[in-house]
Amino acid sequence: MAGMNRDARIYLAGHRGLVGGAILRRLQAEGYGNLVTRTSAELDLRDQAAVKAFFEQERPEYVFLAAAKVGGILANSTYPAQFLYDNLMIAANVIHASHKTGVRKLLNLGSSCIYPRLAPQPLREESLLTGPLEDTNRAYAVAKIAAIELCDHYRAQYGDDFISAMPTNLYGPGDNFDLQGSHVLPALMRKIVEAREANAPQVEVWGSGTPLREFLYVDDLADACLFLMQNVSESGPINVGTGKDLAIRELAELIAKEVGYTGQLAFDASKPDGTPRKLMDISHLGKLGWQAETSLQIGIQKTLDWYSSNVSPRIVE
Ligand SMILES: NC(=O)C1=CN([C@@H]2O[C@H](COP(=O)(O)OP(=O)(O)OC[C@H]3O[C@@H](n4cnc5c(N)ncnc54)[C@H](OP(=O)(O)O)[C@@H]3O)[C@@H](O)[C@H]2O)C=CC1
Ligand SMILES: C[C@H]1O[C@H](OP(=O)(O)OP(=O)(O)OC[C@H]2O[C@@H](n3cnc4c(=O)[nH]c(N)nc43)[C@H](O)[C@@H]2O)[C@@H](O)[C@@H](O)C1=O
Repeated sequence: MAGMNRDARIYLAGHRGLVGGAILRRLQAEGYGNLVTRTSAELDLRDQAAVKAFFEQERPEYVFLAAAKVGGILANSTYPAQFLYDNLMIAANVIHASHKTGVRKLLNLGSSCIYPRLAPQPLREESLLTGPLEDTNRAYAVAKIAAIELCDHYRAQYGDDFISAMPTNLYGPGDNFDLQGSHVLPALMRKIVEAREANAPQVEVWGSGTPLREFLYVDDLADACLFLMQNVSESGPINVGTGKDLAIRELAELIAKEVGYTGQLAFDASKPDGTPRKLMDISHLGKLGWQAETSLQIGIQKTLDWYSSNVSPRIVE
């Protein structure tokens, strides 16, 4: 693994999040014992001086950048200034401090929303910066594009081995189940479980139900992150997904089936649909040698098991 042996000093930023939690489980399971973590209360990554001091003191050799201001369509469109500022600052501070302290390799996490709203489907890496972005998450996407550019220019100018993975929509154990702030899959899972328990006749689904989305189980993403850290050194975004998508209505029906809920779906047209489709072209990562393993049905079952047995799942507004 490009030098990342079991003793390597690894900083995992965002270890309490959906993605960071999955990477942490995986690193621990594989015997990586020299891990550095901080909560946002211990180290606010928007604070340049604090980030500089942390890197100078801890001297990580490898960095997984999974800390970010993250949310679903409503949070993104309600708090665009925070999504832009926080994510610009986090990325600039962590990437620059990594450069200054000689980090050997950094993996930056972006998102499929970086691609133009009307780019050809499936979305190829080459479509970056070829057209206007989707309005509901433009601020977040601009910050994520800036982070890719930082990695690429630090590679070009300084020779830093900084790479960028672009996952599709994620879900799994450790997700945020807040009904306003979360993404669609955890939100629908919680609403449908609660509707079954209350014998409610219907469940509210935002928008028209027609937008298409692709979902990757977060443990598969963690596997991809380790694969990329171990095997890949190149500039530009690297798509990570399953290559399959489905309509939001179909997703709601699938969750209802797994939950055992037989009520109606009520579509709320006052809520935004967002981008009509964002299916990833995953051929580049496939050629490099990685593919996802967990089907959506199995992933939903695992997430449902976790959610049902977790007394207080994470709720972040
Ligand atoms: N969820 C998804 O569907 C997708 C996520 N991604 C990307 O994956 C990455 C991780 O996302 P995800 O795990 O879902 O997000 P989460 O919201 O689950 O976790 C993000 C983590 O970032 C940390 N964090 C946030 N702000 C700060 C800050 N100012 N200083 C330090 N730490 C901070 C939080 O730490 P703490 O808990 O200590 O407050 C939190 O645990 C992001 O870059 C995101 O763009 C990409 C595609 C889809
Ligand atoms: C990962 C990705 O995630 C976001 O983009 P998004 O895919 O549009 O986000 P979403 O998961 O919130 O919604 C997907 C679809 O689902 C519909 N929908 C139905 N019912 C609920 C519902 O109850 N909650 C939510 N959140 N959505 C619902 C909703 O109306 C939309 O049509 C950005 O943060 C973006 O920046 C980003 O990176």
